[in-house]
Amino acid sequence: MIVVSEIAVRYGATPALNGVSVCLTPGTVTAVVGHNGSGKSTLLQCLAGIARVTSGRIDGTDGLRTAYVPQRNAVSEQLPLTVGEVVAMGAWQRRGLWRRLTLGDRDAVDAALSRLGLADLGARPIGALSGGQRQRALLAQALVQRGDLLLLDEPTTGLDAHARAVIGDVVEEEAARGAIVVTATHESRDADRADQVLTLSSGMLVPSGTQPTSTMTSLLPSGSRK
Ligand SMILES: Nc1ncnc2c1ncn2[C@@H]1O[C@H](COP(=O)(O)OP(=O)(O)OP(=O)(O)O)[C@@H](O)[C@H]1O
Repeated sequence: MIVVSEIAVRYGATPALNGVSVCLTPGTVTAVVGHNGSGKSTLLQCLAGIARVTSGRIDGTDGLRTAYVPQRNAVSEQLPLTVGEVVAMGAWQRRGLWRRLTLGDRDAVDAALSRLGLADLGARPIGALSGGQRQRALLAQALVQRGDLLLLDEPTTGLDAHARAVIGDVVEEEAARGAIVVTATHESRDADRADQVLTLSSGMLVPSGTQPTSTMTSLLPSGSRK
């Protein structure tokens, strides 16, 4: 279990998170919701170890394999790689950069492409995909990582209903195999499918039906998939 205790993050004078505490349990999906600038991406980046916590602590992430999918617009369209190559990069963390992919890795890449409806697009340059297809390719890459912690920043934004449903299913399947899944979202439908919903406002957690607070909220999920 990951335990986030009273973390705060500041970017210079800008507070991005303030006094956020939460427990994240293996086998569950946590949705992080909130307006633009409320701190969702920052929370995911703290969990990924990319953003530095100014105060507070995060316990339970040591030794976890983390797969992080940033927001779509954070990804370069200029990468000179095919979709299959981008998805195969998910195996690097386990395999190392210079080791050849095993047959098992290739199977995992093919399986991830099919799960995300990209089986026919593996040979296409990543820059030649639509935004929604590219987003699914990055999720496929994360699946190949078989992370213990899967962090998805707005994975369904701008996608059509079918793609959203596919991603919702994949997210639940990843939790069902025991991963901790955290997804930042503006989509209430995604939040409805989560075991736990964290609402952020100006960097603070909002317990449902009350004002923003910096105290510990409800932190165990209402339902576990395990
Ligand atoms: N690298 C940065 N440098 C300075 N300020 C930043 C940086 N990243 C985020 N911030 C600020 O921190 C706050 C939280 O931003 P964050 O990106 O975490 O919000 P968000 O909820 O993910 O927003 P969105 O829904 O627009 O993606 C905002 O005030 C933002 O301007």
